Amino acid sequence: MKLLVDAGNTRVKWRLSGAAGVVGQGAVLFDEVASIPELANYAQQITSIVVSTVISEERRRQLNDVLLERVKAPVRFYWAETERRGLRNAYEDPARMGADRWHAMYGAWRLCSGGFAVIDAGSAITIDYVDASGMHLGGYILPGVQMMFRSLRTDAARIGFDVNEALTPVPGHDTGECVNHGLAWLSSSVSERIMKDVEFYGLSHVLVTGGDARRLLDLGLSAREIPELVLDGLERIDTEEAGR
Ligand SMILES: Nc1ncnc2c1ncn2[C@@H]1O[C@H](COP(=O)(O)OP(=O)(O)OP(=O)(O)O)[C@@H](O)[C@H]1O
Ligand SMILES: CC(C)(CO)[C@@H](O)C(=O)NCCC(=O)O
Ligand SMILES: [K+]
Repeated sequence: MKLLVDAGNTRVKWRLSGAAGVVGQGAVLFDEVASIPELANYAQQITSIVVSTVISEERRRQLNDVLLERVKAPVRFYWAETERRGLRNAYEDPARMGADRWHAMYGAWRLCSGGFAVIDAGSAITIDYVDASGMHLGGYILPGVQMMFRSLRTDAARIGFDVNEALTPVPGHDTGECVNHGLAWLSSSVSERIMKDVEFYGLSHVLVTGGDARRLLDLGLSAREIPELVLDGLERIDTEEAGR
Protein backbone atom coordinates (compact mmCIF):
# COMPACT_ATOMS: atom_id res chain seq x y z
CA MET A 1 0.00 0.00 0.00
CA LYS A 2 1.23 3.46 -0.90
CA LEU A 3 0.70 6.71 1.01
CA LEU A 4 0.50 9.76 -1.30
CA VAL A 5 0.85 13.22 0.21
CA ASP A 6 0.33 16.72 -1.25
CA ALA A 7 1.53 19.13 1.41
CA GLY A 8 0.37 22.66 0.56
CA ASN A 9 0.68 25.91 2.46
CA THR A 10 -2.72 25.52 4.13
CA ARG A 11 -3.54 21.84 4.16
CA VAL A 12 -1.99 18.44 3.68
CA LYS A 13 -3.95 16.24 1.29
CA TRP A 14 -3.33 12.48 1.54
CA ARG A 15 -4.46 9.28 -0.13
CA LEU A 16 -3.84 5.62 0.71
CA SER A 17 -3.67 3.65 -2.45
CA GLY A 18 -3.70 -0.16 -2.49
CA ALA A 19 -3.78 -2.80 -5.21
CA ALA A 20 -7.58 -2.59 -5.33
CA GLY A 21 -7.69 1.22 -5.42
CA VAL A 22 -8.18 3.99 -2.87
CA VAL A 23 -8.33 2.76 0.74
CA GLY A 24 -8.69 6.18 2.36
CA GLN A 25 -8.12 9.87 1.74
CA GLY A 26 -8.48 13.24 3.39
CA ALA A 27 -7.17 16.73 4.03
CA VAL A 28 -5.73 17.92 7.35
CA LEU A 29 -3.83 20.88 8.72
CA PHE A 30 -0.06 20.46 8.93
CA ASP A 31 -0.10 19.86 12.70
CA GLU A 32 -2.76 17.17 12.35
CA VAL A 33 -0.76 14.82 10.12
CA ALA A 34 0.51 12.80 13.09
CA SER A 35 -3.05 12.03 14.16
CA ILE A 36 -4.45 10.76 10.84
CA PRO A 37 -6.04 7.51 12.12
CA GLU A 38 -5.24 5.58 8.92
CA LEU A 39 -1.50 6.14 9.48
CA ALA A 40 -1.73 4.03 12.62
CA ASN A 41 -4.34 1.61 11.28
CA TYR A 42 -2.36 0.78 8.13
CA ALA A 43 1.18 1.37 9.45
CA GLN A 44 2.17 -2.25 8.77
CA GLN A 45 0.70 -2.36 5.26
CA ILE A 46 2.18 0.91 3.96
CA THR A 47 5.32 0.07 1.99
CA SER A 48 6.13 3.47 0.55
CA ILE A 49 5.35 7.14 1.09
CA VAL A 50 5.55 9.67 -1.74
CA VAL A 51 5.27 13.40 -1.30
CA SER A 52 4.70 16.51 -3.42
CA THR A 53 5.24 19.63 -1.40
CA VAL A 54 5.66 23.41 -1.56
CA ILE A 55 6.23 24.02 2.17
CA SER A 56 9.47 25.40 3.63
CA GLU A 57 12.52 23.20 4.01
CA GLU A 58 12.13 23.27 7.80
CA ARG A 59 8.52 22.10 7.63
CA ARG A 60 9.41 19.54 4.98
CA ARG A 61 11.89 17.96 7.42
CA GLN A 62 9.25 17.99 10.17
CA LEU A 63 6.80 16.29 7.83
CA ASN A 64 9.41 13.71 6.89
CA ASP A 65 10.08 12.95 10.57
CA VAL A 66 6.41 12.73 11.50
CA LEU A 67 5.71 10.32 8.65
CA LEU A 68 8.75 8.17 9.45
CA GLU A 69 7.76 8.02 13.10
CA ARG A 70 4.32 6.69 12.25
CA VAL A 71 5.10 4.46 9.32
CA LYS A 72 8.30 2.48 8.84
CA ALA A 73 8.48 2.98 5.09
CA PRO A 74 10.81 5.04 2.94
CA VAL A 75 9.63 8.61 2.19
CA ARG A 76 10.27 9.87 -1.32
CA PHE A 77 9.86 13.51 -2.39
CA TYR A 78 9.15 14.36 -6.01
CA TRP A 79 9.89 17.79 -7.52
CA ALA A 80 9.23 19.65 -10.75
CA GLU A 81 11.15 18.34 -13.75
CA THR A 82 12.34 19.55 -17.15
CA GLU A 83 10.46 16.90 -19.09
CA ARG A 84 8.39 13.76 -18.59
CA ARG A 85 6.88 11.63 -21.32
CA GLY A 86 6.48 14.54 -23.68
CA LEU A 87 5.36 17.15 -21.13
CA ARG A 88 7.98 19.94 -21.22
CA ASN A 89 8.42 22.59 -18.56
CA ALA A 90 8.69 26.23 -19.74
CA TYR A 91 10.88 27.11 -16.74
CA GLU A 92 14.56 27.38 -17.52
CA ASP A 93 15.17 26.28 -13.94
CA PRO A 94 12.41 23.76 -13.12
CA ALA A 95 13.68 23.43 -9.54
CA ARG A 96 12.07 26.84 -8.94
CA MET A 97 8.62 25.67 -9.92
CA GLY A 98 6.29 24.45 -7.15
CA ALA A 99 6.14 20.65 -7.23
CA ASP A 100 2.32 20.83 -7.00
CA ARG A 101 2.11 22.68 -10.34
CA TRP A 102 4.22 20.12 -12.15
CA HIS A 103 2.35 17.19 -10.63
CA ALA A 104 -1.05 18.73 -11.45
CA MET A 105 0.13 19.40 -15.02
CA TYR A 106 1.39 15.86 -15.37
CA GLY A 107 -1.89 14.47 -14.03
CA ALA A 108 -3.67 16.55 -16.68
CA TRP A 109 -1.20 15.52 -19.41
CA ARG A 110 -1.95 11.83 -18.81
CA LEU A 111 -5.69 12.47 -18.54
CA CYS A 112 -6.31 14.69 -21.59
CA SER A 113 -5.45 14.49 -25.23
CA GLY A 114 -5.05 17.99 -26.65
CA GLY A 115 -3.90 21.19 -25.01
CA PHE A 116 -5.14 22.14 -21.57
CA ALA A 117 -5.26 24.72 -18.81
CA VAL A 118 -4.77 23.67 -15.19
CA ILE A 119 -6.03 25.95 -12.44
CA ASP A 120 -5.08 25.11 -8.85
CA ALA A 121 -7.12 27.35 -6.55
CA GLY A 122 -5.35 26.80 -3.24
CA SER A 123 -3.56 29.07 -0.74
CA ALA A 124 -2.22 30.69 -3.90
CA ILE A 125 -3.92 30.32 -7.27
CA THR A 126 -1.85 28.96 -10.12
CA ILE A 127 -2.84 28.84 -13.77
CA ASP A 128 -0.76 26.87 -16.29
CA TYR A 129 -1.24 26.39 -20.01
CA VAL A 130 0.04 23.39 -21.98
CA ASP A 131 -0.39 22.94 -25.73
CA ALA A 132 -1.31 19.73 -27.53
CA SER A 133 2.37 18.85 -28.11
CA GLY A 134 3.07 18.90 -24.37
CA MET A 135 4.83 22.25 -24.37
CA HIS A 136 4.13 24.22 -21.20
CA LEU A 137 3.33 27.72 -22.46
CA GLY A 138 3.85 29.20 -19.01
CA GLY A 139 1.61 30.23 -16.18
CA TYR A 140 0.48 32.70 -13.55
CA ILE A 141 0.67 32.84 -9.77
CA LEU A 142 -2.00 34.88 -7.97
CA PRO A 143 -2.84 35.34 -4.30
CA GLY A 144 -5.48 32.87 -3.11
CA VAL A 145 -8.89 33.96 -1.89
CA GLN A 146 -8.13 33.70 1.84
CA MET A 147 -4.83 35.48 1.25
CA MET A 148 -6.66 38.39 -0.41
CA PHE A 149 -9.19 38.67 2.40
CA ARG A 150 -6.35 38.53 4.93
CA SER A 151 -4.34 41.25 3.25
CA LEU A 152 -7.35 43.59 3.08
CA ARG A 153 -8.01 42.96 6.76
CA THR A 154 -4.43 43.40 7.95
CA ASP A 155 -2.98 45.99 5.59
CA ALA A 156 -5.80 48.57 5.56
CA ALA A 157 -6.83 50.27 8.81
CA ARG A 158 -10.45 51.04 7.90
CA ILE A 159 -11.53 47.93 6.07
CA GLY A 160 -13.54 45.86 8.55
CA PHE A 161 -15.74 43.03 7.25
CA ASP A 162 -16.96 39.48 7.73
CA VAL A 163 -16.26 37.01 4.96
CA ASN A 164 -19.53 36.16 3.25
CA GLU A 165 -20.05 32.94 1.32
CA ALA A 166 -22.50 34.56 -1.12
CA LEU A 167 -20.82 35.02 -4.48
CA THR A 168 -22.40 38.22 -5.76
CA PRO A 169 -20.31 40.24 -8.17
CA VAL A 170 -22.63 43.32 -8.22
CA PRO A 171 -21.39 46.67 -6.83
CA GLY A 172 -21.48 46.76 -3.00
CA HIS A 173 -23.21 49.33 -0.78
CA ASP A 174 -21.16 48.97 2.40
CA THR A 175 -17.63 47.85 3.31
CA GLY A 176 -18.58 44.21 3.77
CA GLU A 177 -20.35 44.06 0.41
CA CYS A 178 -17.61 45.98 -1.36
CA VAL A 179 -15.01 43.48 -0.14
CA ASN A 180 -17.03 40.29 -0.62
CA HIS A 181 -18.56 41.35 -3.93
CA GLY A 182 -15.20 42.77 -4.97
CA LEU A 183 -13.41 39.46 -4.56
CA ALA A 184 -16.30 37.62 -6.24
CA TRP A 185 -16.01 40.08 -9.13
CA LEU A 186 -12.25 39.50 -9.25
CA SER A 187 -12.65 35.70 -9.30
CA SER A 188 -15.25 35.99 -12.05
CA SER A 189 -12.93 38.26 -14.05
CA VAL A 190 -10.12 35.72 -13.67
CA SER A 191 -12.49 32.98 -14.84
CA GLU A 192 -13.51 35.02 -17.90
CA ARG A 193 -9.90 35.79 -18.72
CA ILE A 194 -8.93 32.12 -18.53
CA MET A 195 -11.75 31.26 -20.97
CA LYS A 196 -10.43 33.91 -23.37
CA ASP A 197 -6.87 32.58 -23.12
CA VAL A 198 -8.05 29.02 -23.67
CA GLU A 199 -9.58 30.14 -26.95
CA PHE A 200 -6.56 32.23 -27.91
CA TYR A 201 -4.09 29.39 -27.31
CA GLY A 202 -6.42 26.79 -28.82
CA LEU A 203 -6.56 24.61 -25.70
CA SER A 204 -9.10 21.78 -25.60
CA HIS A 205 -9.55 21.22 -21.86
CA VAL A 206 -9.80 23.25 -18.68
CA LEU A 207 -9.16 21.42 -15.41
CA VAL A 208 -9.57 22.96 -11.98
CA THR A 209 -8.47 21.66 -8.58
CA GLY A 210 -7.81 22.97 -5.06
CA GLY A 211 -9.91 24.10 -2.12
CA ASP A 212 -11.44 27.05 -3.98
CA ALA A 213 -12.20 25.22 -7.26
CA ARG A 214 -15.94 25.36 -6.56
CA ARG A 215 -15.79 29.13 -6.13
CA LEU A 216 -14.34 29.61 -9.62
CA LEU A 217 -16.89 27.20 -11.12
CA ASP A 218 -19.72 29.06 -9.39
CA LEU A 219 -18.34 32.33 -10.78
CA GLY A 220 -18.42 31.28 -14.40
CA LEU A 221 -15.34 29.16 -15.00
CA SER A 222 -16.24 26.43 -17.45
CA ALA A 223 -13.98 23.58 -16.36
CA ARG A 224 -13.84 20.01 -15.21
CA GLU A 225 -13.12 19.70 -11.48
CA ILE A 226 -10.54 17.05 -10.56
CA PRO A 227 -10.40 17.22 -6.76
CA GLU A 228 -6.92 15.72 -6.26
CA LEU A 229 -5.12 16.33 -9.53
CA VAL A 230 -1.77 16.83 -7.75
CA LEU A 231 -2.04 13.41 -6.09
CA ASP A 232 -3.11 11.85 -9.42
CA GLY A 233 -0.01 13.19 -11.18
CA LEU A 234 2.23 12.25 -8.26
CA GLU A 235 0.88 8.70 -8.20
CA ARG A 236 1.50 8.29 -11.93
CA ILE A 237 5.06 9.54 -11.64
CA ASP A 238 5.85 7.26 -8.72
CA THR A 239 4.42 4.28 -10.58
CA GLU A 240 6.54 5.14 -13.63
CA GLU A 241 9.66 5.52 -11.51
CA ALA A 242 9.00 2.22 -9.71
CA GLY A 243 8.74 0.50 -13.10
CA ARG A 244 12.17 1.68 -14.24
N1 LIG B 1 -11.89 22.78 5.00
C1 LIG B 1 -11.11 23.73 4.51
N2 LIG B 1 -10.03 24.16 5.21
C2 LIG B 1 -9.22 25.11 4.73
N3 LIG B 1 -9.43 25.73 3.54
C3 LIG B 1 -10.47 25.34 2.81
C4 LIG B 1 -11.36 24.32 3.25
N4 LIG B 1 -12.29 24.15 2.28
C5 LIG B 1 -12.01 25.01 1.30
N5 LIG B 1 -10.93 25.76 1.61
C6 LIG B 1 -10.35 26.79 0.76
O1 LIG B 1 -9.23 26.18 0.18
C7 LIG B 1 -8.14 27.05 0.11
C8 LIG B 1 -6.88 26.24 0.32
O2 LIG B 1 -6.87 25.29 -0.72
P1 LIG B 1 -5.96 24.02 -0.72
O3 LIG B 1 -6.22 23.19 0.48
O4 LIG B 1 -6.13 23.39 -2.05
O5 LIG B 1 -4.56 24.75 -0.61
P2 LIG B 1 -3.12 24.22 -0.36
O6 LIG B 1 -2.87 23.03 -1.22
O7 LIG B 1 -2.86 24.09 1.08
O8 LIG B 1 -2.35 25.45 -0.91
P3 LIG B 1 -1.13 25.61 -1.90
O9 LIG B 1 -0.98 24.33 -2.65
O10 LIG B 1 -1.56 26.76 -2.75
O11 LIG B 1 0.01 25.90 -1.01
C9 LIG B 1 -8.36 28.11 1.16
O12 LIG B 1 -8.01 29.36 0.63
C10 LIG B 1 -9.87 28.05 1.44
O13 LIG B 1 -10.54 29.13 0.87
C1 LIG C 1 2.55 28.99 -6.00
C2 LIG C 1 2.42 27.86 -5.00
C3 LIG C 1 2.47 28.43 -3.58
C4 LIG C 1 1.07 27.19 -5.19
O1 LIG C 1 0.89 26.15 -4.28
C5 LIG C 1 3.54 26.80 -5.20
O2 LIG C 1 3.42 26.22 -6.46
C6 LIG C 1 4.93 27.38 -5.02
O3 LIG C 1 5.37 27.58 -3.94
N1 LIG C 1 5.64 27.63 -6.17
C7 LIG C 1 6.99 28.13 -6.19
C8 LIG C 1 7.15 29.22 -7.21
C9 LIG C 1 6.87 28.79 -8.64
O4 LIG C 1 6.10 27.87 -8.90
O5 LIG C 1 7.45 29.43 -9.55
K1 LIG D 1 -2.00 22.56 -3.97
